[in-house]
Amino acid sequence: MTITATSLPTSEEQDGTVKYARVGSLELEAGGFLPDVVLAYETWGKLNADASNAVLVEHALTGSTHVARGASDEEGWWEQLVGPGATIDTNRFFVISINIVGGCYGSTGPSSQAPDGKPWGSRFPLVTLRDSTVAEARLADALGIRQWHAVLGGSMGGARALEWAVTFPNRVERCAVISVGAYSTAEQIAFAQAQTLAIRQDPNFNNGDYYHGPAPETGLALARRIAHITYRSALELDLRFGREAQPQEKPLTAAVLGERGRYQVESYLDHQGTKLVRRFDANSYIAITEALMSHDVRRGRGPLKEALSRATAQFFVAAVNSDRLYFPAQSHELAEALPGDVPVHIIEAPIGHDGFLTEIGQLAGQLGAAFFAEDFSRS
Ligand SMILES: CC(=O)SCCNC(=O)CCNC(=O)[C@H](O)C(C)(C)COP(=O)(O)OP(=O)(O)OC[C@H]1O[C@@H](n2cnc3c(N)ncnc32)[C@H](O)[C@@H]1OP(=O)(O)O
Ligand SMILES: N[C@@H](CCO)C(=O)O
Repeated sequence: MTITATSLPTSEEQDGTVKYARVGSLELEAGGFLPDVVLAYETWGKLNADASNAVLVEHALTGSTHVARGASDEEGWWEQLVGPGATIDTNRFFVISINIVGGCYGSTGPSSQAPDGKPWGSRFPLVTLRDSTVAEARLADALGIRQWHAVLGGSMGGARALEWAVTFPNRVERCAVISVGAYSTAEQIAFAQAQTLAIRQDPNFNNGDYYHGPAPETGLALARRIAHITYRSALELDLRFGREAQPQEKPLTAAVLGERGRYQVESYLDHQGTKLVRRFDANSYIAITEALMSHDVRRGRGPLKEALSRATAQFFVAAVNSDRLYFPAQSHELAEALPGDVPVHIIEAPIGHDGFLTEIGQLAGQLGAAFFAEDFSRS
């Protein structure tokens, strides 16, 4: 199989810009295959001569490859960790972030063209996180990266990182699994199902073949609302919004129920829904959500300890203390089952699950000391 990266990074002038690689056809865990898979990725810094300074940062559910600024000044989603002089110092490390297969930030997904020239739409297959890892390994091959100095991510990004460490033990020296457990629990699958159903029940969904008509925006926005509630803690919502009415709206005085004004928290969730609709494809939302439902590092590998015993990486496990989606207890379960003595680092923040994005600076010191200290520099 020939693997081609259409614009292999050659200079730091391309930092933080999207590049594309064709990684061939992907045989899928759930059956069938996805032909001619394209991966979109961004890089920062320079790969050193022996390719020993490469770091893979995996994005979360609706994240993109844009981890940090680069040629464009657009803010990245983990700037607190990645950049010149930051914890993952791009003057020393070559950082790459890859859009997951099924996504809508450049990699092959349901809105991409199938071989017949039409969008995949309803025909897009189930691509598990493990399948995506296999595709990403091909991109690593094409870039000349045999082993990652580190692979890390939060939430679904953490699940992707863990899958890398277990699927390709010899290719991952260090692995940080943040705000996610070893598998999706029944409750996480349950929340996910409500979200995918919200999209599927939108009259515009058309079984996923909506690209020539109106998109199922109402369903996608509802899915985001459901998800966003799980990303924030009850305390955060209370402290921020309490029972306040949205300015100029009166939740308690409508003559007709349909005309009721909104509480602030309702308006906030409406806004979160609208914001996602502007930047995300509904089919991709389903594809990636179902990939995350598939997350189970044990599948086909025996009980948890046995499954994890394949991994040879040094691990860094972290959780947000107020996370009510990926409970810290799941991070403890993972850490206890990993080989060696792995502590769980705690982000102390009332925000909930999204703390892995907004409060990651709290962990910069521990993560830096564990994985990215000066003596690791090999230019
Ligand atoms: C284009 C791309 O590439 S995007 C890819 C990057 N995104 C990702 O990687 C996904 C991960 N990121 C996220 O999920 C989010 O950005 C987070 C978690 C980091 C932060 O979430 P935010 O939505 O920015 O934070 P927050 O909860 O404070 O919400 C702020 C927004 O709510 C709005 N808001 C606050 N109160 C209200 C209210 N009562 N009514 C309506 N809107 C409200 C604010 O005006 C603000 O709007 P804005 O984002 O349009 O400026
Ligand atoms: N807010 C994050 C949370 C997912 O874990 C996202 O949208 O990707």
